[in-house]
Amino acid sequence: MAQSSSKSKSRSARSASSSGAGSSARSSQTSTGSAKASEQNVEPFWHKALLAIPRAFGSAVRKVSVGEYDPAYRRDGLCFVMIVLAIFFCGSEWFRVDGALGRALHSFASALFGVMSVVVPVLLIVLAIRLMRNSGKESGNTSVIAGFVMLLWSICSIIDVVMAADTKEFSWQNLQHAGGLLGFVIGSPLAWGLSQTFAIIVFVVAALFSILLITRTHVTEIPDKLRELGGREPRSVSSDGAEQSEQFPNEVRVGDDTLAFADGVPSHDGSDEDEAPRKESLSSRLFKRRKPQGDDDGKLDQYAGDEAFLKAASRHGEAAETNLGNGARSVSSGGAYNDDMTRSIDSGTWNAQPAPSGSTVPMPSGNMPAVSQRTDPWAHMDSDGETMVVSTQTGEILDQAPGAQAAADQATEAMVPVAGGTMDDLTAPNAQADSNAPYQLPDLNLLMKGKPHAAHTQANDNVIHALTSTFQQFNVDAKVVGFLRGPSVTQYEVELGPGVKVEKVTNLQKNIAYAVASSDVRILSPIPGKSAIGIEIPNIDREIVHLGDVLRSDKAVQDPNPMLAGVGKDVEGHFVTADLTKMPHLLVAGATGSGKSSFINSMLTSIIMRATPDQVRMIMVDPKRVELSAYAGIPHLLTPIITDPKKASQALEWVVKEMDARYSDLEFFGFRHVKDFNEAVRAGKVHAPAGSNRKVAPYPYLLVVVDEMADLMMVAKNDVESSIQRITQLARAAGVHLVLATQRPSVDVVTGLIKANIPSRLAFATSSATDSRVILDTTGAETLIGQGDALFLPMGSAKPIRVQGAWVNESEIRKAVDFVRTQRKPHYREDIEQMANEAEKSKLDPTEDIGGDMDELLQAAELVVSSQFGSTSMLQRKLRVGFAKAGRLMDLLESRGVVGPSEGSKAREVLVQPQDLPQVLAFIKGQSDSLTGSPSQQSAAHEQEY
Ligand SMILES: Nc1ncnc2c1ncn2[C@@H]1O[C@H](COP(=O)(O)OP(=O)(O)OP(=O)(O)O)[C@@H](O)[C@H]1O
Repeated sequence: MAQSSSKSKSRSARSASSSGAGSSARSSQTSTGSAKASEQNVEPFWHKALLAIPRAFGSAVRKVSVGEYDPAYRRDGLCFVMIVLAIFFCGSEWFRVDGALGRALHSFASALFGVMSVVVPVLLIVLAIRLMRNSGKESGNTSVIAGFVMLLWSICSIIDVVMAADTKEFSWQNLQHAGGLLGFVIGSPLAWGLSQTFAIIVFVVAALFSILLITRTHVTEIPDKLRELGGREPRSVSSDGAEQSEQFPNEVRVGDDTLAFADGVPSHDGSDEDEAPRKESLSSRLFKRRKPQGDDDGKLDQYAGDEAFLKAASRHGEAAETNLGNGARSVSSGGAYNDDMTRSIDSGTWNAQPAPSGSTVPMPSGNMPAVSQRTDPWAHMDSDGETMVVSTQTGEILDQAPGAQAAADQATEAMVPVAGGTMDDLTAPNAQADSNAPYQLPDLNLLMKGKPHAAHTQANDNVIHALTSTFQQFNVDAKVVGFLRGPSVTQYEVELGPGVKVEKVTNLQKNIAYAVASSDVRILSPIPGKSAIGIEIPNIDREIVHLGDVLRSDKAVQDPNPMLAGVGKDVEGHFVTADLTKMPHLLVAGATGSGKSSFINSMLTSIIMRATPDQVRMIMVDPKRVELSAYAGIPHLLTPIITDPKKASQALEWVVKEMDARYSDLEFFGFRHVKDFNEAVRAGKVHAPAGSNRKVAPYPYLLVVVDEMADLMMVAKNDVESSIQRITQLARAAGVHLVLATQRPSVDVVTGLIKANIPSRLAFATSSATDSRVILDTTGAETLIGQGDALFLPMGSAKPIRVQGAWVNESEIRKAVDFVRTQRKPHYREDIEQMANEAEKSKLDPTEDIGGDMDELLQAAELVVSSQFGSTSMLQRKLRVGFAKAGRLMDLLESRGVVGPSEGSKAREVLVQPQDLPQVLAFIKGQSDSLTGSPSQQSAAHEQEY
């Protein structure tokens, strides 16, 4: 028994740690919390009053000792009834009380159980206490109850075989003095059919089996249990235990005292006390269950590479599809919906007012308040019709949606243990942050709640009317049969009459755009999975998708994956979340102001809200200096936020090294994915090689976020490209993931090499179809309406899905960041800093490696760039130098990014344009930081290639 309970404890600890202590703690906290909350919300008063005494009794029992207990499954009321019944049966069976009830109870119990009716009170009490102490799926209550019933049945049957099987006729009196009806049902027939002896043997075996059920013991565990009963230690495995080597063929086992944790790698959560594995005994070989070690359910082990049809993004939640009846052709613009979301903007304050039907929205006549960058973007569009007052000086919203912000503020106050400081004091992280204290994830309620999704508004009716009349005007037999309203776009479903060509509708795109007064109309023919044409038209009453709502969605809460990020909502109104580990790398691109930085913020906030620093570490590169500064000092950082592009390229090289180190580990220990490796480390299955000082510890996921790729590519194109290429090709298994953002999706920034290795793309509005093609390999992003409207092509999807990005405002980010910063200080890796400093030193004399060859090198550069021909033999001829010298000059040009790598006997590719020659020469002389002209010139030059 003791072993089984310790085993189950270890099992539950392991499962907790495997999903990440922090996150599972939070998720269980959340689920229990929400279960409790809903229970409290719905439980009527009478119910509570009725259960008050049973619950008090139950908790008293649990105070003494408790087993596997999940409050969501507690059965205190039932257990209390069982105890009351036990007292009744105690009176009737033990004291034979002579009242009518006593006699009735005795007749009932003895008719059913015969002489075994005396154990009924004991049985009821034992079961009641067991059910009080244990509840939930892991409790094993079912097998224990089944065991007791079977044991009672077997004993009743044995008594029946011995005492009543001789009499071949049925008599209640006989049964009451033998094994009762329970014993008679199988006992007597078996004794008559076989013989009394064989019947008894069968029931004894059944009784023994029921004892195994009660003690939750598998047959293979019997020898150890017997040893324990005999006061001896159960046999432990030798260092080369057969089971372990089966499970982890490459495992190297040495004394446990060599186990410590690598520098900079977060410490083990300590919850995985490894259960001593047993050597296979004869019995276990005979009865061996085909099960993986440490897993009782007989299922196969799970590895990170098991998943078929891998998808990086998940869509979930209700989609409110609106179907229009047959009368759809004549939908009136004044439909039955009074939820008028069309706004006119008043000059002074942005008061939301219903616009008169069909009227043009008047432009504000006064000074438009400049809404600050990170305030709610469409805050003035308050769909409740409440007035939003915006300060005309600062653009700040003075009177905000009262419930939402107040709830968020309350959550923060309740959660954040700020020691003597204010929440806004970003510059002073709490000095008392204790790295040993248990890490707590921020409460999801800290993020704002959005308004419920409107499935149908007056604006939709207006569009349906416009579409219907356009079809009528052009004599197209088509009708709008329904629509799906997303947060920023609605997809109208159009069905064609018999014999009508699809082109008749698609050719009308411009007329439709004219009719609905929007240039951003997208036609899908057909809507995937439907025989209908989809017409996507932007909502004039857009909704904000709050990150908090995405992260609080059921699926996101239930998913313990620390690398899950809230993306937004799709056109159908489903929440979209992305598993960054499955991406495995993401390219985010779009024009200025399209919503890239907002997405990066949502992603980073998702990680902060869901992952502990032990689970996810990050490197942030922010050449723009301001975009990611809000995250400075969070404990998830491996290095301070990098703003210098040179240092960033060094950091990427460090990532390559780290990845290689992880790969070597995975290879050595025989794992294909860092997730499997981590699980094995937590389970104590991975040990350092004998005699080595290596320390083995779980690897956190490593997320590298680059907020502007173009700046990096300008400075050290070759280095950055080769690092990114190497990382993206290999990093998935090593738990290293890249998110690269750029506002210049041109081929010189998003090169073919980078693109080929980054399978997931997120395209925000682009300025041209060419840019859209660079990101998505297809057009479409140029028709997006900006401000978070995006096309998302996650790995595993054939077509991009349209999403409205999740929004998290700066105050939410600050609250989340403050919450985590006050708990722990970041532990920066010094080796990253060292590499960056070395790069800095080499930057001091960029011409050091040229030595006395400067003049020849400049001539060589001039020749190669102006002829656009990177041939070594040409240099030999024209400069009259030997082969070795010409080769060296070419290598120097390669190191400066003027020519590409050697391609055997072919001439090298020249990477700069002739018009950039002066810049190239200045760069070689060390007089300039950049090799090429201005970014705009460069991208224009490359766009010609399309
Ligand atoms: N998901 C969103 N929901 C609502 N509004 C958004 C969203 N994303 C962006 N916006 C609005 O668009 C503005 C610009 O967004 P953002 O700063 O993210 O653009 P960007 O593409 O990063 O631009 P830049 O490249 O200039 O930094 C935001 O200030 C906000 O008003």
